[in-house]
Amino acid sequence: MATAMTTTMPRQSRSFNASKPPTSALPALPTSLNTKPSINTLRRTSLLPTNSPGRSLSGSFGRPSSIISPTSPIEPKRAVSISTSSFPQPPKGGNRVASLPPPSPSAFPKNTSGFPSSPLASPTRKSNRDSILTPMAASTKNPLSSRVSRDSMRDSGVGFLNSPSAGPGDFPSSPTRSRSSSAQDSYSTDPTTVDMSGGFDLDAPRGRTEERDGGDEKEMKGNVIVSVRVRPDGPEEQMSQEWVVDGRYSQVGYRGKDGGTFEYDNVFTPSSNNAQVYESCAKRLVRRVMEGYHGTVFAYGMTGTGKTFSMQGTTASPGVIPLAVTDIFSYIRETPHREFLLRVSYLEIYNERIHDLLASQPGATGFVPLDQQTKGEEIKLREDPKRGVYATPLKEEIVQSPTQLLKVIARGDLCRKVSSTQFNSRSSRSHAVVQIVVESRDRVAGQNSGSLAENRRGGMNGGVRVSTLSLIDLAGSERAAESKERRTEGAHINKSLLTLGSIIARLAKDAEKAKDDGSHLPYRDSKLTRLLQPALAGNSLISILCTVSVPLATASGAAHLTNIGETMNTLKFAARAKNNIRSHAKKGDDAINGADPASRALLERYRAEIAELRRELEAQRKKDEVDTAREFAKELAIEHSLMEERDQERHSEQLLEMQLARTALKERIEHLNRLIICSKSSGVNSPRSSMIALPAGGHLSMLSMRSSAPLNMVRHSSSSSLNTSEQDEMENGEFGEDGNATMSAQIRSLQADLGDKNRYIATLERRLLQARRSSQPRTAFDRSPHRMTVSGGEQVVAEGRVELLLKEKDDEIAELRARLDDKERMVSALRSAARKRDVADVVVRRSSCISEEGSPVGKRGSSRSSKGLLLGTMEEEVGEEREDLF
Ligand SMILES: Nc1ncnc2c1ncn2[C@@H]1O[C@H](COP(=O)(O)OP(=O)(O)OP(=O)(O)O)[C@@H](O)[C@H]1O
Repeated sequence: MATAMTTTMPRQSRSFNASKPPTSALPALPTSLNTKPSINTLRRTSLLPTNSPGRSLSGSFGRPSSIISPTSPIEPKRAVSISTSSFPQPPKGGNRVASLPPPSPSAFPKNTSGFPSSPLASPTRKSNRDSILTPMAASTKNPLSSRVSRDSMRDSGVGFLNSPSAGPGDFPSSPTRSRSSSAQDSYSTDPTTVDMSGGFDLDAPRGRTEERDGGDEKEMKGNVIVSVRVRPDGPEEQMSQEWVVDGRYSQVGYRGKDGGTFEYDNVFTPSSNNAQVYESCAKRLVRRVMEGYHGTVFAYGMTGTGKTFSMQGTTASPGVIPLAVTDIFSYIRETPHREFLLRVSYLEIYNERIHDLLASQPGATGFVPLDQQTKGEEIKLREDPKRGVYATPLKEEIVQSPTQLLKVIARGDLCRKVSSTQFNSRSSRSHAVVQIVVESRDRVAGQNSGSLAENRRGGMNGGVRVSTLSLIDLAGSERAAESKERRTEGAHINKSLLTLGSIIARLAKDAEKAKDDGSHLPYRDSKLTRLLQPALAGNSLISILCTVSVPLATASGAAHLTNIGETMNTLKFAARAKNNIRSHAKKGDDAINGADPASRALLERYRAEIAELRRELEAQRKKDEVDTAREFAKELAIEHSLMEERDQERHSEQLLEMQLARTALKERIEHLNRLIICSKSSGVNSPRSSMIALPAGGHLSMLSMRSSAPLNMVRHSSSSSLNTSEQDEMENGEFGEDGNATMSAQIRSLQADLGDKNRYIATLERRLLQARRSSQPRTAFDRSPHRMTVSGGEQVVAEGRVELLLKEKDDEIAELRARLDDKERMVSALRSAARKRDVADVVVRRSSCISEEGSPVGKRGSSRSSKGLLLGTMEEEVGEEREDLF
């Protein structure tokens, strides 16, 4: 199976067609041989009661008697090359364990193993386990050891994989602190690595000094978990009786030719489900990765044996990858004092080329036939002292939720090379590597409530911890292929798997040579081993899941032999891996702030970037505030100046109006004063005051022509209002002998009056012009968008006022012009009157001279009468002209 998650297209079980035997070489066998466990053990095993009512004892094929039959003792024909230390003898003592009833969870004290349990371990499960282990620990060969031997568990008759609590298809919900962490139960397989019950229990305190070295060795082995999963290859009843699969003792045995019995950390029977596999193989490792260790889980096995099924699973039974993803986020939820950044990459090694599955374009329909798949950019492997071996350039996606992470992986799955093989209609033709990089650091440095040691380990200096979880679904080995393409693929696959096998085989030897750095091992012979180098070299916790398929009883001939050979090879590979790989995985050092930017963790870089952006934002905000304040002040100033301008304009208008009014008043006063002068000078109190009198000297007593006031008004004006300038004029001889103003004085006065009027009109015109000029920009300004705050009504009123003012001024100017015309007419009338008077005076003077020469008396009388007559005529004329004027 090879497509994403196999959730959409679950496949049916299918039979092997092993008609063609394997052609390529098998991985090298380990050197030492041993036969373990004894058949007696297997016999005992078969008699053990199951914990699950109704389930078969072996839990494997439903017919335990057919598998491990007490009446048909199994005698392995050949010992398998597993060392004694690795696969210790099963406990002696017959069926003492078989008779043990399932223990009560409360019967024993908790956690007597002496190791701190995982913080996420279920108290219930833990208690259950410990309650079983405690009495058995007392019966172990090494009573000093506080650690619990796997034999104890075995004797207890409790095998996790057969636990009734986890039936097929169970899907554990998101793990929580209170959830079962029974995975650790399954890790215990080897009595020599007695701490295996706490596989990956890296924080356990060391034992006594003399035990330390041995303890380290055990710990390194404990960091490697090897499990075998047997897939159903048909109805369980039809399974070959030559095979023994015992989940509780974690054993797989073959009683046929070249057979043997193998023991691992976990053996999953065909009835085991994916949840159980995850719990035992990967759960704890995933947790350790979250704590800062590198972890690698890979599935190894022949094509069609269930590697992809175990890693990806189905909707009903999610595999290691989705369950790990769920656990990762559960851990994050449960660790509020730390912040995390997850990035995921997904690559495949196909025909010794690395492809970035996240950079590739999957087909729209999901499954993409091999020949239609586009190849992404080839990825190269590089080595860095700090990062180890890594692929580049590789797309990494930052993910924030399980759904997002699973979607990214599913997208990559769609791009995987998948095709039909002899044993698998949708066989993965590539090694697929999902890498989840976990970066974490304390949210607030120095505020962890944990112990000092924990704080130190947890990086309380605020640095970033980086760890990687690699989840690898290897391509299945295929011994025979029909098409050339399949053969090419198969050759590459087999070569890389063989390299992997041979490296693992040589690891033990190298480990014996102290301080061997493993640099001479052929890691570079394949991309797969090169990529796995850091893990195989011991920098990572490792969990290897080997999948095998046990043939049916009816199987025979070449297919049967092929299948047996493949299964045995896988079992041997698993055994070697368990024996040889030493992991000295250490929690990654926290990257200290301020490290080389290029090598800094993304979380650190992001944090730095966020801090930088925050600083920029703050600076920008401050600048914005200052700018806004400045802008506001500017606007205020503009507003203010506009208001001032408007006030000034209004003020100047008011001033103008006042000036005009004052000028008009002054004019009026002057005019009235002149009138008063005239009435006084015409002799208001004289008997002739009731008439317009001509002065005795013949001068016309004139009213001031600067007024249009009615004559009677003038006559009743008070003399007290005479102004000083006119008094001066009188005193300076501007007036005639009869006190009347001389004609020339009146003309001068009128001219002065005229000059005043002209100046006044000029002033008015100038003001009018100014008012027009200032009203235009103001109107434009009022209409500008900037001034939209002024309401339309105000604007109309303002415009109306200006119009009114202008009209008033225009009217005033017109009236003044009319008055000016009147004055001019008056002046010309007075001038003509003055001329006539002069003429009359001359005539009168001449006639009086003549009459004085003839008869002085009679002549004087007649001249007087003619003079009076002439004067009367003249006065009449002047009166007429006056009437014309007024
Ligand atoms: N434990 C199991 N229970 C039920 N079905 C299984 C189990 N293991 C495998 N299968 C089924 O067997 C078929 C082949 O499995 P899968 O594709 O996982 O094999 P594989 O090892 O990945 O093969 P390849 O190496 O060719 O990709 C699938 O249809 C899968 O559903």
